[in-house]
Amino acid sequence: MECGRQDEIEDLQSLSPPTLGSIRISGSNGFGHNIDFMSQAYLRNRSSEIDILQEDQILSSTGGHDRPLPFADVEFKVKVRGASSVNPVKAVVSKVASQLNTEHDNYKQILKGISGSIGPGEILALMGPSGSGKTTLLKIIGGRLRENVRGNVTYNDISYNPALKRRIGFVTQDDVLFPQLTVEETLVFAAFLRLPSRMSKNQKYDRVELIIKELGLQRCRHTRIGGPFVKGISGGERKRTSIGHEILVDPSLLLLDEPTSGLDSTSANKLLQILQGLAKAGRTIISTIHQPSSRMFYMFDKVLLISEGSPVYCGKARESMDYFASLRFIPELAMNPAEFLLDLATGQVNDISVPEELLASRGSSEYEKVVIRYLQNKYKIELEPKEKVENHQTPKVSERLQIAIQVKKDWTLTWWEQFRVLFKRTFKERWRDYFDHLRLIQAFGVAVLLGLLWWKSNCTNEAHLRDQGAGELFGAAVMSIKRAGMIASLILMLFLLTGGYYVQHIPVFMQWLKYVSFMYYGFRLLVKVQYSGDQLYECESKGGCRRLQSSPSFDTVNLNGGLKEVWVLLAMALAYRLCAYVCLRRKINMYHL
Ligand SMILES: Nc1ncnc2c1ncn2[C@@H]1O[C@H](COP(=O)(O)OP(=O)(O)OP(=O)(O)O)[C@@H](O)[C@H]1O
Repeated sequence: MECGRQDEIEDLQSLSPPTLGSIRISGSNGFGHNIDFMSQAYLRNRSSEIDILQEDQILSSTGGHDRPLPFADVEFKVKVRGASSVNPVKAVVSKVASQLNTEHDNYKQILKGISGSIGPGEILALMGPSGSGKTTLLKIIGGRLRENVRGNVTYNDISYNPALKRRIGFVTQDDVLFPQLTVEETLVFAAFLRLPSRMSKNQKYDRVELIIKELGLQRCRHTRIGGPFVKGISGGERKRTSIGHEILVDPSLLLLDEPTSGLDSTSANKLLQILQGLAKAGRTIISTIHQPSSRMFYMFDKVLLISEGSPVYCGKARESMDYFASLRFIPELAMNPAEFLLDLATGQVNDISVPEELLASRGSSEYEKVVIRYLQNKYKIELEPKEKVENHQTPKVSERLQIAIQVKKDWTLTWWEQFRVLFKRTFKERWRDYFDHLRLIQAFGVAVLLGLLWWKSNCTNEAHLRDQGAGELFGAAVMSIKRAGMIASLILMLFLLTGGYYVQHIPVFMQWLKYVSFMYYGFRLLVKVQYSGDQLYECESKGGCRRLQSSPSFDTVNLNGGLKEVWVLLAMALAYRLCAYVCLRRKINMYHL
């Protein structure tokens, strides 16, 4: 793939002339977003955009307009292990009870009935203190969390199903990008993987170009993403690249988990402006956010404030202060509205005047809890009924549109095409990683060390022969570092023990292990490379020289040949990767990813 070639990308731009006044935006969304409400300026901005999926035509013919995305009474609980009792008898009883799956099972309620809605073209901010359940709600809305979830989330009157997956973009808190690829390469590879095969190569490059411009990534397009050990783009640019990765396929619903965390206020502000632009194109955007500045706070259309898993406010951001003022919660100092809302959600109302009903419990240890309960109850009385009525009043979506949205599209690329793109991407990434100068120095160091261990290896007597395995052992130890983790280290230990160095005569019931152990074959190959069966040793002894093959050290290894081991190791490299692939596929099917 010719990624990273700026000149080619720029040339390609001229191939798709702007279509001023185009009505639909790249229309891949299944929520059928229209752009009637888009400003002419924005239209001009996106004039070179390409229609991604023909399904839009079906959607437009149904007169499909986007509907608000309502979620009602969302609850989520997780099973928790009961606190271990000091009384051992009680502990055993509770353990047995939980194993029998009786009502003794403990559940922790994370979300306790959250309702709300968000319309196309709007940005909803999920706010609340740490641990209040923002990310959990975001995952539920994005269909990423479905077990132990109650309540309804509907997308154009349809519950979540895997067909909707491609219409939802999810930008996670920790960006999942390849450190060795540049910004442009990241987007180009994503475009080639995720955009439909009927789009030409040029159109895909064109789309990447558009995203780069839209997200202001021109300056860093040729810079590597970077990571802990690789210098790369800034935090804001990284976030924008992640967003670009998601909006390549033009999802109607874009979910972001803490997109501004770790950014300075200017970068955070810029990011929000970009999100506003994306929303104006008809997308629905939901984002969790910790503590936005006042300016950023008012850039959100709606706010859902969560405290201990329950909502305390849901409505327009601009009306939030008035709502709390109507409850007689008024800041005594000039305060950032976001800070004010977070203080309320944590029950810390030191600089806030409170309603008279709460004055009596002021100073008590339970005061914060009392404030939170009060706000939660007020929400139930004042806001929840209105929210539910609004949700019910949303006009129903036509049946044709519902069917069009639910049609599960096949993968846009064939298996082979996907393999080719992934292979190129991995090759590029690995190549740069392995040829990084630090890596080269490390590999050179290890090679020298191993070489020294085996250098001028002496095989004049039996005792010397036993020592030669140290080099192999060292290599094995280095290999296992990356494969850290409990199961991995257990398996490696078994492979090491059955590999032939420590134990030559393995018990019969464990003997099969050596046939799946790459260490077993690796060790044999190294021994064969180092020694020859016809080599002589102990020539000074009474009986005269003996062939190395006759040594008890090599009674389980035939020192001649070695091709078999090479083939087996190659087959293993392939088979283990194949197994990993099968496992991943099973996981994807299991979790309907
Ligand atoms: N699978 C789980 N098992 C146990 N507890 C969980 C699980 N998922 C979430 N929680 C708990 O639910 C609560 C809410 O978590 P969540 O990540 O949604 O919070 P948050 O509001 O996004 O926090 P932050 O702002 O710190 O990211 C936390 O107390 C968390 O420990």
